[in-house]
This record gives sequence, structure tokens and C-alpha cells, in this order.
Amino acid sequence: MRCRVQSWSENVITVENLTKTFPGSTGQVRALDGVNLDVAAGTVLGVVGPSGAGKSTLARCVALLERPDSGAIRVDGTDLVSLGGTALRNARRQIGVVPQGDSLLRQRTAAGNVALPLESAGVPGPQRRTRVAELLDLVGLTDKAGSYPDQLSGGQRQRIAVARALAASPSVLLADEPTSALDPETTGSVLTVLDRARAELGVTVLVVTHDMGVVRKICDDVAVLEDGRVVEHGKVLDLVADAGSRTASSLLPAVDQNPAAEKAYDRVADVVLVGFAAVGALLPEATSRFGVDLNLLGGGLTRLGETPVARFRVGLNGERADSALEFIADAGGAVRRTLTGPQGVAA
Ligand SMILES: Nc1ncnc2c1ncn2[C@@H]1O[C@H](COP(=O)(O)OP(=O)(O)OP(=O)(O)O)[C@@H](O)[C@H]1O
Repeated sequence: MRCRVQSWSENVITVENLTKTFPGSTGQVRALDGVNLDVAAGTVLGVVGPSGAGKSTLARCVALLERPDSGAIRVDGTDLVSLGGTALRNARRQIGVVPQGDSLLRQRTAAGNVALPLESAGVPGPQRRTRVAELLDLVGLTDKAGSYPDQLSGGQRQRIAVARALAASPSVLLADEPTSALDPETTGSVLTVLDRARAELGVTVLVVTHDMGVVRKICDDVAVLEDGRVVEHGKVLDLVADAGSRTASSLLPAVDQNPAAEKAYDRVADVVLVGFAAVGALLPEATSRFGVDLNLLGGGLTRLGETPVARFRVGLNGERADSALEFIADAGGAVRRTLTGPQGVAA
């Protein structure tokens, strides 16, 4: 399991009924349309959805870089929308932002970029240097302190942008498409840094992405936006157990249809198993306990973060096939029958 630094129940970010419209060429564009969202302390939330769904607008509203038309955005319990002046500036320090695209100052070194928010906050030189060194260590770029952005790779620049966003010790980190335009290996190094920020600093992370691979690797929770609305929101490991969810269809191994093979079985079901114990032991145990013949007809194994997850299409023969499926469901597997066979097993 991933390290949770703070309590699960405490929500660091609460978004209530958020709406935001922009003037468009053919009328008002409703970028956010009654968005509600909770982000628990010390977790990583992935905000996903098609282009134009409102992901960046949501992130920008949470950082109050954009003012919503209505609704509340509570960060650590304070409604940012109601604040102004000094109170808003102070509240904003709780939110570190990794903007979309290349955001480093070209004329400053990596260390100089990381130091910027500390200079703005008036942190004295010696403390600033200590903090910058800590952050460069966190993102694995101590040896690049004196390099200029043009001397760094795209992934290294993004890691410096993350270090800069963390400089003022925020409780929330917002990252807008931090891995777009990066190759898979470089993407991995940026995601590792976001994961370390959560695990080692206890920061709550909201990451906007079009890449479900980001959700697969580091997100505890996911919110799917479409046309400015949240159409799916929850823990990734809960949503994958729901066969009808978008998250399951994006993250689980596909199951090929093979009606000819399935005809040979009394029962056919799709089974989702989450965690080492379930993936390793549940199907063999069901087989031996109920004396059924159980075969894997499709699907496969994957990993979500550190957790192994399987989706298999299984075929069962035997008098107690239904009991075996019930046993798997009772033990925590998500079971969805796809066919009731004609071979005389009671439904
Ligand atoms: N400053 C703006 N002025 C006018 N319209 C805007 C502005 N910002 C966003 N929009 C519109 O609001 C809608 C949501 O945009 P947003 O950038 O939040 O979506 P997104 O999901 O982040 O898309 P992408 O994945 O392409 O970045 C889109 O129709 C967009 O054109």
C-alpha cells in the first residue's frame, strides 16, 4: 500500500457546485457545470476527460487563477472564493502549481527557478539555499542545480517545475498535464517525483491529464469530466471493480469475445480481482472448494500503482458452479455473469 501521511477522512480540497462560463464566438461556453469533488488528504486525484471537458479550468479555479461564476472551493476548510487581498494571497501559498507547458525562466538556473517563490516570500538566503537543496534532492536533480533550462531535458525541466511548486511548502500541488509531450521513460521520472511529493511531504496532489497511464501509475482517485460535469468519481480500485465504469474499460485488460469457446461451459462470468491475495488464490480456492472445472477464457493481469489487478473471463463446469461464483464474490471479487448455460445448473 502507498504511504498515507494524513488521515483518509480529511478532505483537503472540497469543490461544491462550481460553475464557470466563458464568452465564446457562438455564445457562452459552460466550461464547468455544477462540479462537486472531494480530495482526501495525502492522496493523488487524477482529473481526466476529453479535450475541452473543463479539466484545466477546474485546476485553474482550484488555484484561483480563474474566478468561478458560482460555487465554493474549500482548501483546508477555507472557501477561497470568498477571500480577497492578503487573505487570498496567504491561502494561495497553500497551493503549488505546475503550469501546463514549459514554465521555467530561461535566464535562471534550475536552483534559481526553484528559489523564486522563496525570494518572493522574503525567505532569507541561508534558509533559501537549504530549502532549494532539499527540493533538488527530492526531484533527483542535485547535480543540475547550476544548469539553465535549455541545458535540461523536457522531463528534467518538469521536475524542476515541480520542485518550484513545492518550494513554499504547500499542502496542495496542482499539476496541469505535467507529462504531455514527454516520452514514456521521462514520463515515469516526472510521475515518480509527484508520488514522492505525496509520500514524503504529505502533499495532496491534483493532476490534470489526458493520459490514463498517469492514473494507472500514481492516482488513488479519479474524476472523469465531460462537458464540464463530473461523470465518474471515486477510488480507482473501487471503480475498476465496476464493469460499466469508464475507468474499468480504460485500465483493465480487454476481454475478447469468443462465443464458440463459451458454449462449452455451464457458466461464464467476468471476474475482477484486486490485490495480491485475491489475484493469487481466489480462483484456485473456488475450484477446489466447489469441485468445479474453471478455465480462463480471456482477460489478463495488470498493475494499478503497486496493486495487482486481474480481469478474467472464466468458464465453469460442474454442479456447484453458481456456488463457486458466489464464493468468489463473497471473498471480494467483482463477478458479472455473461451467460447462463443450458447444461442443467440451477440459475
Ligand atoms: N480563457 C478562455 N476563454 C474562452 N474559452 C475558454 C477559456 N478557457 C477555456 N475555455 C473553454 O472552456 C472549455 C473547457 O476548456 P478547458 O481548457 O478547461 O478543457 P480541458 O479539458 O482542459 O481541455 P484540454 O484537454 O484540451 O486542455 C473549452 O470549450 C474551452 O474552449
